[in-house]
Parts: sequence; C-alpha cells; structure tokens
Amino acid sequence: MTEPIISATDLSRDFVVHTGRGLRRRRSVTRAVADLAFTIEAGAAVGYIGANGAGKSTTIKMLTGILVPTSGRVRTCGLDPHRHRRELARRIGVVFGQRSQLWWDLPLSESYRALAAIHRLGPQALRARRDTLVERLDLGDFLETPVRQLSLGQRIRGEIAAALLHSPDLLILDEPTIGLDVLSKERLRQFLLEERATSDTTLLLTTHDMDDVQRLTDRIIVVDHGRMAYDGTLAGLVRRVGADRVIVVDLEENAAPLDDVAGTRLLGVEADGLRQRLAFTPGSTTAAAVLAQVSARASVRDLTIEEPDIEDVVRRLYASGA
Ligand SMILES: Nc1ncnc2c1ncn2[C@@H]1O[C@H](COP(=O)(O)OP(=O)(O)OP(=O)(O)O)[C@@H](O)[C@H]1O
Repeated sequence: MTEPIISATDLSRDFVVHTGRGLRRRRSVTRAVADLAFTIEAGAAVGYIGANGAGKSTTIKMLTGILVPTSGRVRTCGLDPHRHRRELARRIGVVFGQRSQLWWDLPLSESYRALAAIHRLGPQALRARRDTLVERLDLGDFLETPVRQLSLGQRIRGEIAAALLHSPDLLILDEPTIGLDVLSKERLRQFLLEERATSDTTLLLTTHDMDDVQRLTDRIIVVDHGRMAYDGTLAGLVRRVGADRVIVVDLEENAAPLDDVAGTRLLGVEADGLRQRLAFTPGSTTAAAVLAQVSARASVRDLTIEEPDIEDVVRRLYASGA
C-alpha cells in the first residue's frame, strides 16, 4: 500500500499566551489543536472545516512545517514537515487567500522565474508548465504587471499558478475564494476541478463557503476547539445534523399557501402565492418527492434548491456535542 499523503497521529499544538505586566503578569495555555488523528490518501480532495479559531490554520501550519507540534506526529508526503521543510516545499504548493506568497513589487513572470530557480526547474520545464497555467488561469493580460497592482481575483489566480508551477503532489488552499466575486469564484473552482482531473493532485482546502465544499471536495473533516468533530462526506454530515434544504418554487398561477406538503415546512409565500419556499430535511424526504406533491397542487414554472450553508451545518454539529 502506498503511504498516505498526510497522516496525523495524536497531533496537538499549544500556544502560551502572556497577559498583563509585572506582578499581574499571567501565563495561560491555549490548546489550538488537540489529539487530531486522520490520514489523507493520494488523489483525495478534502475540505477542512470549522468555525473561526477552531484550529484549521494551526493544523495547516504543522502539516507544512511552519509550526512544530507540541505533541503527536505528523507526516506530509512521507516527510517530517518541520525537519524536512525544504524538501517538502518541492512536493507541496500552498496558497493562503489572505496572505501573498508572491513578490509584491515584481510582475508574476519574474516571480515565476524566481520560483522555478528555487524548485530547480529547467528553462524548458518552466516554460511548458508556465504556459499551460497562464492559459488555463487566463493570466496573459497581467503577467508583466507588478503584483501590488493586481485585483484580488487576478492575484489569487497568480498565487495558484505559483503554487502549482512545480507540479506538487499536494495542494493546500487556505480560504482560496475569500473576497472573490461569484464569477471569479466559479472560474477558480472550474480550474481546480480541471487541474485535479488532469494531474491527480491531492487537495486540502479550508473554506467557509459551502459551494467550495460541494464542488471541490469529496470528504470533509470538521474541527471544533482543535478536536475532530466529524470525518466523512458532506451529505452524511448534513443528514446527521438534520440541516434543511430549501426548495423555492415559482408557480404558473397564484396558489394557496403550500402548507400541507408532507415532509416540508412552509417558510414563506411571495407575490400572492406565485413564489413559495419550502424547507425539508434530506433523509426524511427528497426534492423529487416534494416536487411531485407541489406539482399535484399547482403547475410549476421554475424551481431552485438552496443548500444549507456550511456555517449553519457546523453550528448544528457543534450544538449536537459531537
Ligand atoms: N500564534 C498564536 N499565539 C497564540 N494563540 C494562537 C496563535 N495562533 C493561533 N492561536 C489560537 O489558537 C486557536 C486556533 O487558531 P487558528 O488560527 O488555528 O484557527 P482557525 O480555525 O484557522 O480560525 P480562522 O477560521 O479564524 O482562520 C485560536 O484560539 C487562536 O486564538
């Protein structure tokens, strides 16, 4: 069996915080990550989810060798991340949505040349890989513009190309779509899906965006106060916490409130009954069954399904004390 790309055993990290001065000086210890154990196999796409302060960034910093664990063990690409940071850097790509890894005053083209030297890519290998990424991420128009002049969306695409230039085995994205508009988010997701399909890169992603989770991952790990709260599929989690999906139906003609559709709760009626919103819990009924019942009462012109948002799902999981 091949070794997992990531394996964590009893992984913990404490931070010591000092407050006050002199005699009032106090020392307290925050356990940011507590006894985490998981493995991620090559080729997987995993969402690493949790509320603010749950311990996601701390975990990623340990996986990439930026931080040393207080106790426990972590291996990334078969290496001890802190001891073999340089070697690991050649095997992984990391993007922090809110922090740039590019040279601020240089254009992307020069950053890529510098990164190629760091990763010891020859000129031909650099050109081939760079050209592919420039084309697929549509970087051509601003390749020679200093990074500080780029829009957020342009910069993030530039960062992703930088992280993938050396064709890493593992791509770690920390909130990659944060602050992007809907169109830019979608383009980025499309690119990441294509990248995975063509290169088999393992993906680990932290996000607060349900669409990222749904589109890009096939497994999620949820942490709560540094501890593992869930490891499985998103659908399994939604079923477990009973988060509602919402069906919005647009009807051909005004209809009485649809308050007797089995397995649903009527959330609201708009436009004199032309638009109605019904919530249902996946597992107790299906969208198809709801639609069949609605269609028996009124003719449906259009239908959309709103998924529960990830914050809500995580809140429910925390509240259930899992
Ligand atoms: N350098 C540090 N010194 C002291 N405490 C820290 C440090 N870094 C993180 N923490 C604490 O550790 C806990 C976990 O923080 P972490 O940044 O890993 O959470 P997160 O899940 O990434 O949150 P967010 O979604 O807000 O980025 C928090 O209580 C945080 O305050």
